Amino acid sequence: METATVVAAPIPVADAAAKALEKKLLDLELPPFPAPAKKAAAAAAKVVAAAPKKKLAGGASGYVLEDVPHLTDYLPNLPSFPNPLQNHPAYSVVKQYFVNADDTVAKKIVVHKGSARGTHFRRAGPRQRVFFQPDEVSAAIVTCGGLCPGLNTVIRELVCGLHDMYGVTSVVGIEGGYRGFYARNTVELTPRSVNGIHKRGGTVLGTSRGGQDTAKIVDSIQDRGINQVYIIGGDGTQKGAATIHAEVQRRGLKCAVVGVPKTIDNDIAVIDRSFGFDTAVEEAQRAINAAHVEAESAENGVGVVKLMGRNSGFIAMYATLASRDVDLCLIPESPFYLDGKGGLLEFAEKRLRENGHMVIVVAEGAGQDVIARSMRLADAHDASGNKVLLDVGLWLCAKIKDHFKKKPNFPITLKYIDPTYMIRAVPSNASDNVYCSLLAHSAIHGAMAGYTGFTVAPVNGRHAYIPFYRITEKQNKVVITDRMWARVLCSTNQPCFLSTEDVEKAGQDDEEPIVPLVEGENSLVKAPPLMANAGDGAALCNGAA
Ligand SMILES: Nc1ncnc2c1ncn2[C@@H]1O[C@H](COP(=O)(O)OP(=O)(O)O)[C@@H](O)[C@H]1O
Ligand SMILES: O=P(O)(O)OC[C@H]1O[C@](O)(COP(=O)(O)O)[C@@H](O)[C@@H]1O
Ligand SMILES: [Mg+2]
Repeated sequence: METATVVAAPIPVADAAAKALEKKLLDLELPPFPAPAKKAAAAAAKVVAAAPKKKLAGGASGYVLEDVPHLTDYLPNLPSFPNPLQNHPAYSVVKQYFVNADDTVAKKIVVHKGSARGTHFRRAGPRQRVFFQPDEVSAAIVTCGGLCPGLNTVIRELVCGLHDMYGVTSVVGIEGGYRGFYARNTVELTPRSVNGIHKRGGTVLGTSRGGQDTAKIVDSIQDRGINQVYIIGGDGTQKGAATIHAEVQRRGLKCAVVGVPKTIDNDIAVIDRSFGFDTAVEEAQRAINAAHVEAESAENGVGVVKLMGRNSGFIAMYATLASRDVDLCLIPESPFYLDGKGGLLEFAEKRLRENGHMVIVVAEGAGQDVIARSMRLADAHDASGNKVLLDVGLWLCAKIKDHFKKKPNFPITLKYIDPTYMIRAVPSNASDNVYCSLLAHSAIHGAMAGYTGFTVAPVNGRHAYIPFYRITEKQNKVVITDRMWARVLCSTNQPCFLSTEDVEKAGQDDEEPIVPLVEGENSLVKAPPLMANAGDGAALCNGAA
């Protein structure tokens, strides 16, 4: 197995942050870096029955590798073989096709002269030695959770990549999500059977929520002799994959468990963006365009578009920025209110008086607290445990109509467009297709090289193997105290609705330390308020790009 090593940085870093990190590593009693083989083997012998531990290794200048498990962690005597890719005519001409054993990818790309080198992940890609022979591999693919453009492209490329790059011919599909492992027969997948599926939306394997029974799933994996499992799904799915991996390891099975992150909401932490997101934003433009045309053509026309985004408003945010026709963008991360000074209804009236029309984009998870309060409804949950959302689109339309009904001299025409399922049921666009294909290849290389218990994804533009716990510990959300949200507020010129307390609360989740800016030079605090009516938090919303 590869041992990660650190190339010592030529930076004489000894600042507080680096020291703190180094102390943290010492406190954790990590193995020296690189870990000596005999210590690793001894540790591996013990791990068989235990739950997988975090694999952290430290290096110079505050460097930390958050490594992923490897089959040899608990099966130390596994044989390895030369990677068959070295004889592949397509790849043999590439100068350095195999990734360097020591390559890692930095989690944080913006650094300062004295900052610690920080967290790194193992770089994805083909290794010189593999731990599976082609005719030994029995792979399974499953898709779980909601639909997302690109699912079929990933399935296709997993099948074709295994076949074309490594000569693997035994690949099955698990139908209908996690429960398909124990409730359904498998379906054989061949390059011929998956040919052309990338041009279709949805997933040819079917998907579901709920039904994650780890013991039954691993029984099925064991009974069927599956030794590579590719699990495509969102945050819930990756949590399920982590428990499957833990059980596989506990039973000492030679089976690589690989997560491929799927989320139309882009709510998976650490990774750059998820596949299908680009397609969804593009598709959302069509709905926003329609809303704009309708609104512009009527007297005091209001177009309301509801977009997906359960807890994270990325689709709404990017669709708004891309469109430039949007007057108001509402996302789950940013609370809003309807009535009174600085409220949504006052803003709508003002915008209609100025422009004669307006477009509102609302993410489905926005304003859930306000709606629940006004309707006094109890929480409901779906089969996976996700909160069932109240329909913010219909609610908002009703509130706007009610408000203007009370103003007989101010008639409005409101059109509501709900393209939620349309934006996720379409096939992936060209850029997502390329993304999905490369992602599938990285997943295959990792499994063939014996890595397991990881999610594969781009981090700062490079594919990396990320341990499950990193992906599942928190959701990716729009940081409303960050520049990107400020850009939206600046482009729509909408009120930010936030009180000082809201901003402080939002800032608590920030990963980046706030560096005070020089007042008078680049300070934004002194800038004039963005909106005359923006209430309490107005001055805090001036962080334009
Ligand atoms: N905390 C969890 N632990 C184990 N399995 C989970 C967990 N949360 C969700 N799952 C399972 O993962 C699958 C998909 O989850 P879901 O939340 O519906 O979609 P997504 O993975 O896209 O977020 C379901 O089968 C669900 O039972
Ligand atoms: O109707 P369904 O299938 O529950 O899907 C709705 C949900 O699916 C999503 O697209 C995201 O689902 P996932 O977590 O499965 O990726 C949300 O935006 C939305 O709330
Ligand atoms: Mg989810």
